Amino acid sequence: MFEAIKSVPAAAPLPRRSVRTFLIWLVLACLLPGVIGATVLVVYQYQEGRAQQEKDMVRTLRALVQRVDSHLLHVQAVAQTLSTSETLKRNDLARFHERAREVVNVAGLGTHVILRDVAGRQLVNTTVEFGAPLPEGGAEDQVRDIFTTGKPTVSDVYVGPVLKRPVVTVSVPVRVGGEIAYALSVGIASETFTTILTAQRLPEDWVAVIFDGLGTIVVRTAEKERFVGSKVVDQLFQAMQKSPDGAVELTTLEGIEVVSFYCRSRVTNWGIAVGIPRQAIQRPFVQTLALLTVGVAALFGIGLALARVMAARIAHSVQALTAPAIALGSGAPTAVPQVHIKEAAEVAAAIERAGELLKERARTLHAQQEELRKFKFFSDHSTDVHLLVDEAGGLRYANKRACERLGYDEAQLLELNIADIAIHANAYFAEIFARGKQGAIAPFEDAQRRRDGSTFPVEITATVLEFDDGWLMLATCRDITERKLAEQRVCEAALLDSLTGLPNRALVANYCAHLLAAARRGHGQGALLFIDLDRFKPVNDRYGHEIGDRVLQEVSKRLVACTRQEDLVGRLGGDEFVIVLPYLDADTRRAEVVARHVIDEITRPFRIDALEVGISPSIGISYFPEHTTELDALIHAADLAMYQAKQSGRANYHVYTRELDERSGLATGDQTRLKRGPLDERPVVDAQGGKAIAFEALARLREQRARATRPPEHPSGD
Ligand SMILES: Nc1nc2c(ncn2[C@@H]2O[C@H](COP(=O)(O)OP(=O)(O)OP(=O)(O)O)[C@@H](O)[C@H]2O)c(=O)[nH]1
Repeated sequence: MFEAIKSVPAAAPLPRRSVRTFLIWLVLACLLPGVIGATVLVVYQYQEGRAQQEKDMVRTLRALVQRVDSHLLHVQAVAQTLSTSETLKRNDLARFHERAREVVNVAGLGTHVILRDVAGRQLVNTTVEFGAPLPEGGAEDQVRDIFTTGKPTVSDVYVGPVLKRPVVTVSVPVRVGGEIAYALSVGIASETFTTILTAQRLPEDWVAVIFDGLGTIVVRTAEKERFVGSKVVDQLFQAMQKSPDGAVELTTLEGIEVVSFYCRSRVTNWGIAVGIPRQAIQRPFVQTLALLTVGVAALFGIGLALARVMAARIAHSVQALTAPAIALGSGAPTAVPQVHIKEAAEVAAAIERAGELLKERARTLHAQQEELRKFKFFSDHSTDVHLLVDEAGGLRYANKRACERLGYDEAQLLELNIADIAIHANAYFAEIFARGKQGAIAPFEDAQRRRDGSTFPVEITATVLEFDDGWLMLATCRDITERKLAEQRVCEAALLDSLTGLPNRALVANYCAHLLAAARRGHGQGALLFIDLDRFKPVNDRYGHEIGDRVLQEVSKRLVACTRQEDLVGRLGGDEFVIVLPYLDADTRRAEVVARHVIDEITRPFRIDALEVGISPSIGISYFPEHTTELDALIHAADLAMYQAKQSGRANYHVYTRELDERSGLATGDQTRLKRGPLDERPVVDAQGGKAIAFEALARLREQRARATRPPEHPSGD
């Protein structure tokens, strides 16, 4: 109920997304790994396919190269067979011409046979009739190699002057008598190798080519008329120099971008290459990717549609709780709708429960407010000050009486600390607060300061209680000014004579106790004057008790006038007074001077209204520590001396001597001893009025040479 409402700094708003957005993210999150995985798989398969394709192609090309090699070797074998012909040994060139034609035609391996001498001159050419003029020149290098090395050679492709089409020749030496006599060449039409390629039934858009060791194209599946006899693409030729088989990406002579697989013969150094258009290779990959993309798009579409439907359901379920939640805040009961989502249903149940709790809390709050209202009512109508104080001493509540008593309005009071109003709070508050947490605190007293600076005493009853916002001390402060005054009056009554206002016997005894204690230690000496009025009884009898009282009051004033500041004038009771003179170290005669002065003053007539009353005192003097350092004995001694003064005719003083002890005794009679014996009197004070309404006294018979004894705490005598 005393909570301070603290303002909480607003937190930065969180970025908010709709349920649909979250679900779309979810769909993406689910699809993305699949898409990435599928893409990686497709790429991997593509690369694997490429590698496998390369292997297959190289294997196929090796087989083709072997077939080309075997064809060339077969032609070479035929040429070598012809070279051993008897007709050549006999130099029967006509018969050799005939025989060579038969072999070439029968075997179907070549197109023609040419026989050359060491000068490269053609001696036989089966493409023309024997004896007809023969073409001149050509194949000089080949002939030279034959005659130099004696080894078979394969020529580059060339267009023969007779056949007028691209051919290749396989040449072998012809030995006659151990010497190389001729070079025999068997021509092979390039079409012969075409069948090797076409047998593979390669796709039409592929480009296959067979080329010789110098890179000259022997056969080509596409545009052969245009490119047979030309050099292959440089990239292919260079790749073949590095590796006998493999693949290289290049642009064909007609400008098609292909991946070219190649293989080179280690026997003839011829090569075969098959160029597959890059598009053809990438097509399956692109198709798969396209299929994948379509699939992903379809899945994403389905996912989006599902997300939309689910988001709508969730949003509907959540938004259905908005109105009940707002109603919850306003306190108006609202039915919580049925929802499809389990979690939303739980929130709905929580809202319902919160509603019940709020109702319960409202009831409790109402009850607390009612209690608070009653508390404030009673507190404000209390005669006591009620304060609620926190542990730091801050005032948290003050009732109306507090405002009235302390002179502040409520707002001002609540700005103060307990130390601002409780004078000694700094000394005790923390300790009392801590003690209050452990248990009850006994009522204690302090004084409180008003706004105007004035103070008044209070009795504080405090209880420390634990509230929601910490420990608080409920302090009930009762104004005890009246009680304190009464106590003061009682105290004064106990120490001052009510008629004259002079110190009474108790205060005299208290004062003397200090002086006598100092005297016992050898510090200071003094005197006690015991003053008894002479024949005072007749004054009472003649003028009445009231006049007697006023005479006693006037006597008191004159006694005070006869003394100094440090002297003490007291009334022992009745018409008996004492004057205590301390510090007589340097002037012991002063007691008698004072005694004489007192006699002179008291003897002067007293004017009471129209009356003139004459009276005199008798004074006994005793010295301390000279005579005694015991109070009773000191008074007793002065009393004896005073008695002696009376005996001597009154209006006189007498100093105590030891002989007085011996002269006093029971012989004087009990009546006299009782009369003269010191009375231990105590006033009986009205606690309400603070005035003495009676005296109780202890009377003792004074024994011969005996010391007076102290009265008991509660005398029973009158
Ligand atoms: N007016 C008045 N009289 C008192 C008071 N207390 C005691 N007395 C009276 O004072 C008188 C004291 O008389 P005493 O001392 O016994 O006798 P005295 O008449 O003084 O005679 P001596 O002392 O022998 O000279 C008594 O009559 C008491 O009643 C008092 O407070 N007021």
